[in-house]
Amino acid sequence: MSKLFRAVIMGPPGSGKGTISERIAQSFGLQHLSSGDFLRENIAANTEAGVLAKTYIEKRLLVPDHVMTRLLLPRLEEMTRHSWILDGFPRTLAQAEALSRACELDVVISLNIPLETLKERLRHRWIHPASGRVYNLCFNPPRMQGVDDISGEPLIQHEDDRPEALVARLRHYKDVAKPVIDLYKAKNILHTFSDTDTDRIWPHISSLLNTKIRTDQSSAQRASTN
Ligand SMILES: Nc1nc2c(ncn2[C@@H]2O[C@H](COP(=O)(O)OP(=O)(O)O)[C@@H](O)[C@H]2O)c(=O)[nH]1
Ligand SMILES: Nc1ccn([C@@H]2O[C@H](COP(=O)(O)OP(=O)(O)O)[C@@H](O)[C@H]2O)c(=O)n1
Repeated sequence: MSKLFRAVIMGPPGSGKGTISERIAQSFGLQHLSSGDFLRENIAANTEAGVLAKTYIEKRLLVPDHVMTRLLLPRLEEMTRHSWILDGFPRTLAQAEALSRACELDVVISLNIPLETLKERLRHRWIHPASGRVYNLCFNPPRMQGVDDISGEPLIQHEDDRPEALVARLRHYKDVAKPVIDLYKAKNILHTFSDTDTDRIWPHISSLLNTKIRTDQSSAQRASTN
């Protein structure tokens, strides 16, 4: 059996985590787990953790570490037989430490995108809340303006995506993410990509994963034949 592959993608809001995770899921067969989508599913289903998480998200706060880890780690345990990419978790050092105790990561992708680009993207971001599908009026517009391609339901914009809210969110991201990035740098698994366009970053991520996944699989095969 080939070795399972574990990846995390980090970056500020609007940096393309969801967009790139979907491409990785399609090209490399990894399961994409978005902590934001998973939180929204729990809120919609009124689970205990969902009800608790909602009180923080409504106040635009980060959900506390113990709630996030209690929610996410069991979900990851259900995926022990799959390769996955995790998007939006860990956000804090405590979450990263809890994740390290649960599994070993192969690659961490960190997206470094200029502020002006983030502002522009989020201004044009439209979301289908039920599925988490994300559109952008310039980059990947829906076939019909304001309407989800698959369900035909209306698209919405997040309050938080307003340019006024972004600077504070970005500052907060940088403060909280810095120790997480330092941890992964020290473990030698951090790969940072800086550009204004997902299409220019993608070939680099794709070739990184091609190398990593192929190398891991051939060493796992060698181990199983020895
Ligand atoms: N113009 C433009 N928009 C992009 C690009 N990459 C992603 N987007 C859009 O930017 C927004 C933010 O991307 P998303 O993947 O949701 O970022 P996340 O918040 O990090 O998960 C979405 O509306 C995407 O469709 C790009 O290269 N150019
Ligand atoms: N690890 C996480 C992930 C999401 N969240 C919360 O869930 C919200 C939505 O997450 P998201 O990943 O879809 O959104 P962004 O803030 O990245 O745009 C965040 O704004 C946080 O309030 C959190 O507290 N901790």
